[in-house]
Amino acid sequence: MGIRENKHKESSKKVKVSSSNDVKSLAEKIKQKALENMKQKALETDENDNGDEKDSLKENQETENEKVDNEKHITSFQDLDLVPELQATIKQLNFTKPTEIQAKSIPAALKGNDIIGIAQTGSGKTAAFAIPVLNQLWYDKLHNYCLVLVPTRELALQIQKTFDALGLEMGLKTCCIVGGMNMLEQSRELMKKPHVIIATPGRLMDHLENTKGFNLKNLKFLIMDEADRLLDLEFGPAIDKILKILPIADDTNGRRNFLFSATLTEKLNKLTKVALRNPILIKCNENNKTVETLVQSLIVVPGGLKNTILVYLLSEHLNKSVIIFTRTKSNCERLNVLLNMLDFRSCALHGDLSQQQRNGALDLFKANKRNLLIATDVAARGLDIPFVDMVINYDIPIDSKSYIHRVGRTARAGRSGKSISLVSQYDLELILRIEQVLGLKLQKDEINKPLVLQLRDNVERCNSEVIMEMNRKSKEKKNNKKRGKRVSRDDMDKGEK
Ligand SMILES: Nc1ncnc2c1ncn2[C@@H]1O[C@H](COP(=O)(O)OP(=O)(O)OP(=O)(O)O)[C@@H](O)[C@H]1O
Repeated sequence: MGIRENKHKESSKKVKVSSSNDVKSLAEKIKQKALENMKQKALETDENDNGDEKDSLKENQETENEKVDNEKHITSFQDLDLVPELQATIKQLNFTKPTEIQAKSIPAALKGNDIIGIAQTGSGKTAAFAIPVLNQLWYDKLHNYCLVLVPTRELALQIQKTFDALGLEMGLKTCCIVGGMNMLEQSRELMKKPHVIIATPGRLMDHLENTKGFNLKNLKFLIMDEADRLLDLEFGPAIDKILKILPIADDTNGRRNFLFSATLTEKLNKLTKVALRNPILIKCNENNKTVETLVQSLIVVPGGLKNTILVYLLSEHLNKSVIIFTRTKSNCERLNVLLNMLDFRSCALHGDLSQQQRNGALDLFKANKRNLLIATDVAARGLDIPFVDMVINYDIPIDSKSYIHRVGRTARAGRSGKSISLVSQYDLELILRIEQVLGLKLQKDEINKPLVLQLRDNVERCNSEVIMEMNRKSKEKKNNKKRGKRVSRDDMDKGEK
């Protein structure tokens, strides 16, 4: 019996709970305590990533960036020494000119350098790492040649599509190795000797340990997209095991490494485990900054009006394509049921759904069969859905990085976009922190109070019905669990509450 259970026993002895009101207030206290702990952790993370650590890569950045900047500035993909098959697919994708991160990082990568790339959300980082890999693959023609590690399943599937599109004229074989999908089918795909493997760490580890004949001895490129997220604690054990198995990155023709993100820390202590070789740090904007085409605002939400204000906002932006982020899976599920009850076209995306349900929700949203996607942070990073008009933070994220990635789902590739954050009395400290990291003040939107008050009774009545229905379902689920339903390591998405 662990210490945690004894502590639990002590606390239940101390607090004598006599009435249902006491239960409610105790539950509220526990929730607030958990939120405070998460905020504290987020503040430490922010401080650590934005502190001035002496051994950061800054020195390297000035020299290398100067070197990169002094290069003849690439203004067209024709300026790059790429094989014709790649030039052809770049043209088919209507990539008329390289984005800034591509113009700076591709020449450096073609020269054989390791790359640390920091650029805003929606700025083309995927093609920035895929193009140099595919160009070199054309000459090397090896299987299990490139491994792309990403933190979420949906991002892995999306990056596979980008590689497939760019590699169309090269006979490229890719394989996506993520949790929640059939292990046996994936083993069969791996036996077909793909050139590029896109994977989430947990499931990749499962295959490295259990799939006969699968290894990464040939690996020439390791890519970590959303690298700062992959280097977070939750992924630590799997990432460490994978890095130990990979061929070492030595100065001969060893493994090359590309790390990309919009919020990448430059702290050596986090990056050294990747064994980068004199990486070139390419920063296309100050770290942790959002794009200029994004209009960001907040609404201060009086107690008990958050659901109503959300409904009011969605009514004001009817038929707009909107992603609504929640902090927890239960809020995600509850809002989805509530909004459908109020005749909105929404779907939910979170880690408790099967991978099939998650892919289905994303497909419905991408096909605009649902114009509202309600999601936890499993959808915060990397997802590239070109026409998202607006992002709403129903719950404020507990750290500024999550905020940057969430609002980065709109205003992509130079398009404009809008984000609105619903700020309750508990969130003021978080919002101040986010404004400090962004270096800007979020404008405050006013609401039509009489209209909101008109909506409130109906919204809250529906919400109570939804909560009762969800409580019934969760009791059912608990009974299922008692009958032995096991959740495996890769069934859970990291960082979801
Ligand atoms: N050179 C280009 N010209 C036009 N569009 C491009 C170019 N490069 C990429 N794109 C498009 O820009 C969009 C965003 O690209 P991508 O998803 O790679 O951005 P990102 O920087 O990885 O974003 P995030 O930080 O959110 O992961 C995609 O739709 C992609 O097809």
